[in-house]
Amino acid sequence: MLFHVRMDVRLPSDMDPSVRADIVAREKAYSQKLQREGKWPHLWRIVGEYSNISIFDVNSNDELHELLSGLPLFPYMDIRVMPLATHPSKVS
Ligand SMILES: O=C(O)CC1=CCC(=O)O1
Repeated sequence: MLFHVRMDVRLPSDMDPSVRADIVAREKAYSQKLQREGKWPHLWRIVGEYSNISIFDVNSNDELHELLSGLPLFPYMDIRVMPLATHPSKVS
């Protein structure tokens, strides 16, 4: 099952820089593990924003929720999920 996910990062401006660096480093390691496993096949930066567009390839809504809620940045992000279905005009 494919999901389009938009993540807008909203880190507090007064967050301690070392805490921020630790969360961002853990986020990178977590996302790269999922990318290597094929669960997170696309990760794109939105130009000019601290936001990304991602595609997740998972087995269920529950699995996606588990992966997203495990993101180290999860408490600091607004996340919007769009489930994707096959378009009838798609050439296969
Ligand atoms: O920087 C972001 O968009 C948040 C993020 C998701 C995966 C990652 O490594 O950073």
